[in-house]
Amino acid sequence: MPRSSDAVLSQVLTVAQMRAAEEDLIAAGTSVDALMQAAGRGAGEWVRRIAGGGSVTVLCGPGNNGGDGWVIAEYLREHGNSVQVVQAREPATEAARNAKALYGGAVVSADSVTTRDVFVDCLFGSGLTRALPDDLYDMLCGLAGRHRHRIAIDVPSGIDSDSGVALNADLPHWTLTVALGAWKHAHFAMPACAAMGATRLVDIGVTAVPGAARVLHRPRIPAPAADAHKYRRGMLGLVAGEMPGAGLLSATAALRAGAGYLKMAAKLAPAGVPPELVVTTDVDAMLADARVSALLVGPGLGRSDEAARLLARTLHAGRPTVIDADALVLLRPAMLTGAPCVLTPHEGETAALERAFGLSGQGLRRERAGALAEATRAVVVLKGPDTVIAGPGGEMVVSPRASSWLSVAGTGDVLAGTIASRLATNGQALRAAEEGLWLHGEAARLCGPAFTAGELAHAVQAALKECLE
Ligand SMILES: NC(=O)C1=CN([C@@H]2O[C@H](COP(=O)(O)OP(=O)(O)OC[C@H]3O[C@@H](n4cnc5c(N)ncnc54)[C@H](O)[C@@H]3O)[C@@H](O)[C@H]2O)[C@@H](O)CC1
Ligand SMILES: [K+]
Repeated sequence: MPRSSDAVLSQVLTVAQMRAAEEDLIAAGTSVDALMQAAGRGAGEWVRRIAGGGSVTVLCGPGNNGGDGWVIAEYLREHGNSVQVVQAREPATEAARNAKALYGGAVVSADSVTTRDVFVDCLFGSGLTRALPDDLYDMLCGLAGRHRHRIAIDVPSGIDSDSGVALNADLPHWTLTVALGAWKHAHFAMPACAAMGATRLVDIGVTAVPGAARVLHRPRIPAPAADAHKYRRGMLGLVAGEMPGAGLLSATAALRAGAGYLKMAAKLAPAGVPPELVVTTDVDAMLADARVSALLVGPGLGRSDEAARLLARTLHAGRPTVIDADALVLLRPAMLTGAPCVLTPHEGETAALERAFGLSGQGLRRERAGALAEATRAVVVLKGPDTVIAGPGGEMVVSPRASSWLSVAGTGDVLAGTIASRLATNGQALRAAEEGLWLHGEAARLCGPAFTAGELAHAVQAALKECLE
């Protein structure tokens, strides 16, 4: 893989993977000191952009994160900023000691620091394994509170890098978090990601790590071919249940996410069906229609025995299918045929699926999504403020934080419709899940505050426009 490709810079690493990647670079001839210089100077440039000509305080801890801090401080000093270092602990690594020796500026006590412009947290990074002791916690929070802007280097102190769990209560909120070398899971996991402010990545030459997770990015979606035909563009069949109105939101989004033809099978046609949506009462005919390239089942399905039978019939058709909402609660292992499927559970539906598929439900969200994907052989989109996508082959995609205004009724129906539309178009479950999730997040961003699910569904079209090749 070419080193500079987007794929390398979008990988998300565990602490163990990051250490292995650094060891590869060192084995290839780079020194730890050179990596620290590259990381610290790259981060220093971000600090300079925030600080302008302003004053900066850098808090340095004992490990290599502290070492980065000494490099950042020297970089700022060289560039004319008023900079001072608070040394929380003596450097305990050789690289950190070397970085400190190269710093020619002021070192002050935490108590002496008055209000300044920018605080830089280099107390601990990815090496933190336990809660901050009281003296360091007080120092971190006290200093953070006395600065106008707060920048965390690599991982904010007090955060577990692999999980995003806060090891101390009431940690500071950051203006900016600068990841070094590669993204870490904490940058995308709650609660840590909510307090990180903007996030930026400094490239230090890390290469591709096999099996690494990656960040969801804007997909490239082709416009229909010159000779496109409505069926070949993707025909989506929506299986409506006891409350067919819920499926209308999915349909509204699906009509704007690229599929060429939408048909809804419902016992009773709901009110307010847009003229573009074809409604049939003959679900078996729709399921047997060879032109249907994907199905969506779940929104408004209900949880009755009849709904369970309808779900089983739908899955028996063996088409690529998005399974959402009530269908996730009714799903049983015997219903799956091996056709490409996308499951879109939130937390409660995930717990129901774990029970149905004999899983423990233990572990981090991404681990639970991975276990569910393996057990179902489906792509799992585990929804929440930190949505993750897991594929049956061990693929893992984490999503940057989306608008918190998405926490409104009906947005799940919109997501399912968007993914289903992409599945009808490209037939690939993982790709459809990624494209649909990105379009959904971008549609929310475009809507701004306090939108309705219907407005979100309409905005999917504007999001799609940004993806066209
Ligand atoms: N290794 C490398 O090649 C590079 C490392 N980099 C930096 O190095 C960081 C990781 O360095 P380290 O592994 O030294 O980790 P940290 O700098 O996070 O510090 C870990 C050290 O603190 C101790 N420690 C952990 N939790 C503690 C606690 N609660 N109270 C007191 N002491 C505690 C550990 O025993 C360890 O000695 C990254 O976050 C990044 O900032 C970058 O400079 C890029 C290059
Ligand atoms: K830090």
